[in-house]
Amino acid sequence: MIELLLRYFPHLTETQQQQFAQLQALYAEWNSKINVISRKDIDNLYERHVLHSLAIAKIISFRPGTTVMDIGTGGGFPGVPLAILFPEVQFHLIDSIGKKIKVATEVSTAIGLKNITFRHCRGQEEKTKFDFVVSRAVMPLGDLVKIVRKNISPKQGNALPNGLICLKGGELEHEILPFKQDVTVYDLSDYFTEEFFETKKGVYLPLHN
Ligand SMILES: C[S@@+](CC[C@H](N)C(=O)[O-])C[C@H]1O[C@@H](n2cnc3c(N)ncnc32)[C@H](O)[C@@H]1O
Repeated sequence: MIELLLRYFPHLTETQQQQFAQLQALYAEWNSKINVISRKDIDNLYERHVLHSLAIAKIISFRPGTTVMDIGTGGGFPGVPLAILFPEVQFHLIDSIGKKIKVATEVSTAIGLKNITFRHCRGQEEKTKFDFVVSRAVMPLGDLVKIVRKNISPKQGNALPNGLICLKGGELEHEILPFKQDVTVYDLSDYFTEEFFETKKGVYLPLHN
């Protein structure tokens, strides 16, 4: 299924291809012990979890040296696929459920990722600043903004101003209404042709303290 990733990210190095290829067996094994993705989805890992996570890379290509926090990463999405794709970017993955962050940690150690740290905590407790915060399917945008505004660094270094990038599905209109002046919504079907992405969106909101 690495072919699927190569279709959309044709410049993956040998190392990246090997790291992505190892994810199937690792997640199958860990998911049988600790449920981090729905059991029926394990066969669709590359489309529904890995490629979905990498949609963030279609929105922004993080510059080397950028720092990114993934809040509510669960088993490591979108943080683990992004850390493979951007080896010169530093990722920090947090989740309030310890056994989920254990899966993310074990998978990332097994594939030899060096640009990633983990913390078992709630977003409210994490005080470190980052250039960007990313998340998939964690909480409504308004709640997320309240928690992560404190985590956004004022020092800019990317093509987009620092802020929050979330992966979301379904009806968003209500959720983004309070941020409509600043928010950008990306249709993931503009990047990926698989049916799964028809209703999927990326939401970018620049944030400052
Ligand atoms: C639906 S899961 C999504 C997991 C992962 N992002 C994914 O897409 O597979 C939501 C995750 O957010 C975590 N979470 C919810 N509220 C949180 C908070 N305040 N701080 C940190 N993690 C939180 C939960 O523990 C859970 O693992």
